[in-house]
Amino acid sequence: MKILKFGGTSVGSADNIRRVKDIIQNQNNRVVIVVSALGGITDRLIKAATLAAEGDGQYASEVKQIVEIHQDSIKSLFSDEQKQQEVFDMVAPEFDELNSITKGVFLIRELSRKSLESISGIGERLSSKIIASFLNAKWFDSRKYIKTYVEYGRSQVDLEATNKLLLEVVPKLDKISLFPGFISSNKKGDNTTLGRGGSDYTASLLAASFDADMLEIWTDVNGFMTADPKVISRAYCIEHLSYAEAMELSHFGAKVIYPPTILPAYQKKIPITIKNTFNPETPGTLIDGQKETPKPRQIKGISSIKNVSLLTVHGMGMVGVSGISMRLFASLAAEEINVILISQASSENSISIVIESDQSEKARKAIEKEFKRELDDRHISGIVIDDQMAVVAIVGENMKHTTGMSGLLFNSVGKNGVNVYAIAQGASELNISFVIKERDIKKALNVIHESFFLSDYSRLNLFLVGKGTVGSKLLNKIAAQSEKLMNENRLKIRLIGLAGRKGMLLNNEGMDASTAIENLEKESIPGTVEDFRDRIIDMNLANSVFVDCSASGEVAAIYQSLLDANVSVVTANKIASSSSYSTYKKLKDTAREKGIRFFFETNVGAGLPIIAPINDLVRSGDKIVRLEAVLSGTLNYIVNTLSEDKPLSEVIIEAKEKGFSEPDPRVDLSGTDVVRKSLILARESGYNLEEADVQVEPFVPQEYLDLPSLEEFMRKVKELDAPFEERRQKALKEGKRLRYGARLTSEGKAVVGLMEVDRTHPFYDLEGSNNIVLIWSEHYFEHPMQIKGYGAGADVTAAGVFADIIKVANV
Ligand SMILES: NC(=O)C1=CN([C@@H]2O[C@H](COP(=O)(O)OP(=O)(O)OC[C@H]3O[C@@H](n4cnc5c(N)ncnc54)[C@H](O)[C@@H]3O)[C@@H](O)[C@H]2O)C=CC1
Ligand SMILES: N[C@@H](CC=O)C(=O)O
Repeated sequence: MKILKFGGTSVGSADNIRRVKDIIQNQNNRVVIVVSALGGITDRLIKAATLAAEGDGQYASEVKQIVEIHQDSIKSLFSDEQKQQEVFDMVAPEFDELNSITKGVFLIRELSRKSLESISGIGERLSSKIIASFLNAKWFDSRKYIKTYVEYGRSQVDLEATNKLLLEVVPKLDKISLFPGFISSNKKGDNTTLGRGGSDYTASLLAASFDADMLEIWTDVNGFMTADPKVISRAYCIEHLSYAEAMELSHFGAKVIYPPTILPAYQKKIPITIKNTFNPETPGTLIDGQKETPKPRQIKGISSIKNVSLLTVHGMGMVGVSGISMRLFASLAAEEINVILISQASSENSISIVIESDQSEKARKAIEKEFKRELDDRHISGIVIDDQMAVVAIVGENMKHTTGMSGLLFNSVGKNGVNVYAIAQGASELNISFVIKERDIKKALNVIHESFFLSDYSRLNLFLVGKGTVGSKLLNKIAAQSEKLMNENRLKIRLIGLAGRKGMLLNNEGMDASTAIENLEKESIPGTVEDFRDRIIDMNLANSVFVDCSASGEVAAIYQSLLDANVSVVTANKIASSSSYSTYKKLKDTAREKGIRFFFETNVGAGLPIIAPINDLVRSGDKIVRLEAVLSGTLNYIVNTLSEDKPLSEVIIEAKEKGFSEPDPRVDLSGTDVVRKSLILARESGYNLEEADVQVEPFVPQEYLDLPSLEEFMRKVKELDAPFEERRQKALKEGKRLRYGARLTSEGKAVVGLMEVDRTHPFYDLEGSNNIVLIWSEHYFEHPMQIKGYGAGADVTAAGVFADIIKVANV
């Protein structure tokens, strides 16, 4: 025999009830059906009762609508008029009772527990009669068999009496029998109910007493999901759970099954299957006591509860005093306050509990009353309530004796800046629960889900500033490479935000990188770069990466607050890392302490790997003693391209057009760009260098750089065409070439300027816009390590930025 329970949505309309009929007709064995009220009816009944008690005449129209909903269902399900009338007559007593009790409540303006239980159970009485007629099932009144008593203000099932009465029903069961869920009665025969969701419990009680082979809970989801699918779009259905796992998951917010349902089925070893009425072919979730082969994942699901408060009682006077916990929990129980989680440090200095938020003030008062003396004597120093909190729990029987579970859990949430306020883990190791701020719930669920279930791919959420030469190329690369990265590296890169000077575009679900610039121009939200930062922090997405492809100091100024908020930073912009040493150090330290990334490989040599090898040398214990380099793609291009026919003023424009120079080429021509790069190289090599430690000779004389505008500079710079050609010719005659070089010495000083090198020098053959870096260290002392190649250009730089982004994901 099978017990099938159909919830409110499954019987929410005539069409849905027809689906139920199809499901029943496909059953081979005897079935016992349990139904909830038609979808939404119980809430409406409670609303009608409450309005009546408040003396609001609207209750009558609520009742009228409830009656009409059922009348419409009857009309829609039964085409035969005579049959229709028969069913109307059958439910008439329920309609009469509903009218008379609500009227009584309205007249005396009082809603007793007894009246409320009677009214709220009418929905199941109505639905069960209608559906039993439609299915030609034998109808049983659950109130006769399921008996309750009151304990701690709640109805409890009298299991012994219920089982005895239900056993007497067994011989009377038909091929198809039907019971209303949720309703019961007490010893005196008064109507009672089993609590919201109680229809599942009815079904489980029947399954246990009838010794059913299977209990099927038919609902509107495919089964237990690995996490709330409204939060985690990639959550998937769990095929198998043990009874204990199902109990834990349903307790912690997965509203698939009413938690008390599991116990009767578990005690009789009756398997439970969760099935979807709207997708009956899917296997659903099987809950039973069988061992799984092959060995399942350690974690089966993640669940969460919102709208809770964390209440902490603390004080030195609690240490070593017995009976404190007993008094605390007794005072809460007396006020019918349900404690969701308990955490106490072994120092006994504080006890933290989680309760529903709407009970927090009641809890405070109860505790203040119970511990008045201790509070007056300052043995208890305070009761602190943190509102807007959430509890997240990971559940799985195979966590037992598996090391590293909490490590992985707290590492993944911690790296994403989610603060954990309290932790609870039972010795059964079935569940690790922890308390966080409610606003962090989405982020926490995402990172945990990714860490435990979907390690088959990682996800990065990108926020890009700058859509110029480098930024636009980067977007092209993201668009072109996304599919490959997903297939080959299991990395999904989602562009969530793009900002330009005038505004920003944001999309929580990610946007198409190939059309993002176009869309930004069409539909940007106005805002500054600080507004963009605030939106990023507010969105609070896991694995967020801020990418800076601007050349702006304003943008560099927001890195610290982003890193503080656990957002990794990847930047082509050199301003932050070449500003004061303390700024640079703080940014690096923050990233390290928070376990996130601050990458800026393209700051020196564009796409060339220079910073990473230097980091490797330093980390492996080597000491860098000297650096010599050509670090400007623009200036190297200029000195290599200058000729009789190509004067300086023309080549400057060419370098800009080719994407080598800074947005303002004077940053290159002044030597500033090389100074910035030298500072970064020196700092990464272990030297605490400030800008004042760099001696710089600008590429063009200072008086030209001091001109008030770029236009004026470009006009005047023509005056330098002849002197530069002269200098080039002179060097050529001596068998030399011009190079703009940088040198760092072991004394921690740097020199940047124009030099002439002969053919024996490693800089001599440096072509086009190439860069070269020579590194002398304790290990590379005779022959320096040499890194050489394209040192500027949009493509190589965008590729370098992209490589840094991928490195953030650690794939
Ligand atoms: N071109 C190259 O070879 C290399 C460039 N870089 C760096 O890449 C960065 C970008 O260079 P390009 O793409 O050539 O510059 P670009 O001028 O073409 O693009 C910069 C973009 O940033 C935007 N922007 C500037 N200030 C902004 C602000 N406050 N808020 C929002 N957006 C802002 C601009 O509107 C522009 O779209 C620079 O920092 C440069 O030093 C680094 C290595 C090599
Ligand atoms: N303007 C820079 C570009 C890279 O940082 C250069 O010319 O090298």
